[in-house]
Amino acid sequence: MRAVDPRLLRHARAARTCLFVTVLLGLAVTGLILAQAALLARALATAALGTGATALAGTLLLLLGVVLARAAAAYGGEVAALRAAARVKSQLRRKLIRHALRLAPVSLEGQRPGEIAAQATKGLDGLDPYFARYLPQLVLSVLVPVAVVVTVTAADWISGVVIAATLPLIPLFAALVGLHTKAQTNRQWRLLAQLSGHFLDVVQGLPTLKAFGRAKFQEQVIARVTSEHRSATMATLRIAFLSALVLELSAALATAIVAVETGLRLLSGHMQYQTALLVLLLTPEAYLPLRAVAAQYHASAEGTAAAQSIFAVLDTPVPSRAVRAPAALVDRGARVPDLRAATISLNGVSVAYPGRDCPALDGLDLTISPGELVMLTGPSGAGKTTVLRLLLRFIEPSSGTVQAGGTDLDAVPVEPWRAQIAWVPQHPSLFAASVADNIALGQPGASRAAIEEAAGLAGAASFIEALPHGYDTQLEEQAVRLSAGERQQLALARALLRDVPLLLLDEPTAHLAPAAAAAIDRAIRGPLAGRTIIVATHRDAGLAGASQVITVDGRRRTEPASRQASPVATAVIR
Ligand SMILES: Nc1ncnc2c1ncn2[C@@H]1O[C@H](COP(=O)(O)OP(=O)(O)OP(=O)(O)O)[C@@H](O)[C@H]1O
Repeated sequence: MRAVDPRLLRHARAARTCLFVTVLLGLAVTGLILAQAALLARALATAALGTGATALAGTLLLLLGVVLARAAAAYGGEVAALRAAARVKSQLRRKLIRHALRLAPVSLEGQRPGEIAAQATKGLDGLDPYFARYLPQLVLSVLVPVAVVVTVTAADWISGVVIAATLPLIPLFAALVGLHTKAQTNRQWRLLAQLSGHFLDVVQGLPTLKAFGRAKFQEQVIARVTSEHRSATMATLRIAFLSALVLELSAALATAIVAVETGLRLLSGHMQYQTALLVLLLTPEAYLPLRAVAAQYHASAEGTAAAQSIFAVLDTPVPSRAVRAPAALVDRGARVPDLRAATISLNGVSVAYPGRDCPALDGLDLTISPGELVMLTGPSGAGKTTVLRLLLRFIEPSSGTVQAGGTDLDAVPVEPWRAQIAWVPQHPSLFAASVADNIALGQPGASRAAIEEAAGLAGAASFIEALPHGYDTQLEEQAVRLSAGERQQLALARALLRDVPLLLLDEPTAHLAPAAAAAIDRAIRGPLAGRTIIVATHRDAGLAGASQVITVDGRRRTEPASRQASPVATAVIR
């Protein structure tokens, strides 16, 4: 990463303010350093001439003021930088989530959730030292040496030349060490991210690993990655210590040269005492920020490496051809078709997922009138979920069109379209919140009575009431302690509560006992009748009351679909 990655300024506006404040403070601190040295030199030189304390009082008071101002600038600068860092981290996290949402669910499938979580949390926290220490030092390392060289040259050109000639050695050595550090820190960060991913996998898959007797093997994998991470960290630390040593030595040597030549000229009477003092006080200040910036570079390298991985996600383009996430489309201001009255039609729709030779859907034609109950059946991988994803507008057709009320969905804004849909996915997500809040996810502010009614319809009421705090029971992440069927019933209740015209149910009864599944079927035909419902299911037996049973098989070309109004229409969709 460059000293200030332009992507940081582009992705996090707070970083610009921080940079501006840092430069301002840098200028102030540079001025104070020069003033402090000048006042100290004057005070010492005056005192050496035997001047009384009262005559020195003014200079000493000024000096005290400068020292206090320097301390205040350092304190204020760090506080402001830490605040800015917190804002930058929050902006980057929000941007990461927003972008991940735009990429999801298709383009993010290659990313490991553990790695993204590590980047967005611990990784970004590494930006604190970057903003609070590295950036201010970087600014000082440009301003102070220049100011010192100019001031010293004005006072004594020989010392000015010595400092100007030796100063470049520090950044030169730092750059040489830095070249090596960069690769090392990137490796260290990559290993840490890998480690987080492995941990997440292992923790999530513990029962499976135990059942298949692979827990020990995973322990070994984690031990190996941990050990690689340890040696990468040690290698980075070794470089950090080595670089500190090299820089300290060069700075000490350069200061010693100035001290010797100044001392000799002072002894031979070719230099004034006050000038010599000024030169001697200012010389170390020229090297100090350069040494400090090199040290801070190591401290902040982890944060910048994490930021780079986040930029990699942020710079992943939203897929544009085969599978486009429509949230990225420009809202062209089209009217949003009212799904209570609009007919949905898929006209010759094909979907090809990236990296797949075979299309998931190939020339699908389908018409769904408002209030219909449509059943999509077919073998695993036939493309049933893909049809639902199209309607949810997580993906776009590679060819063909999806329309509602004659309007191409391409031209319809995504959010109001989705506001008319409730969805039960195959693997519903439940969140670490109360049961009631999980059910009310799609209908915020729903009354407790409405929540209980939806739970009753989904067949979830009895198990919820048996929980320790009923509807107020707090679920843990993904509600891991609930059975698969209970999780599914909660997701169903969530969808049923949402008062919308289109319900998309993906294997809604897959984990349910026959009696519970029959209750769902009854709800679909009873209280939900009137809404348009599309159910993707493996079940061969047609859902009683379904107006269309569509057998989807994206991989097989068959005769075009046929559809009858009543009784149940059965079609094989290619
Ligand atoms: N994000 C993706 N990237 C690549 N291929 C995908 C992706 N999602 C689905 N597929 C592929 O598309 C095909 C259709 O998948 P889909 O999930 O729609 O099938 P399905 O009929 O719902 O299957 P099941 O009944 O097992 O849920 C499958 O071959 C699947 O592997």
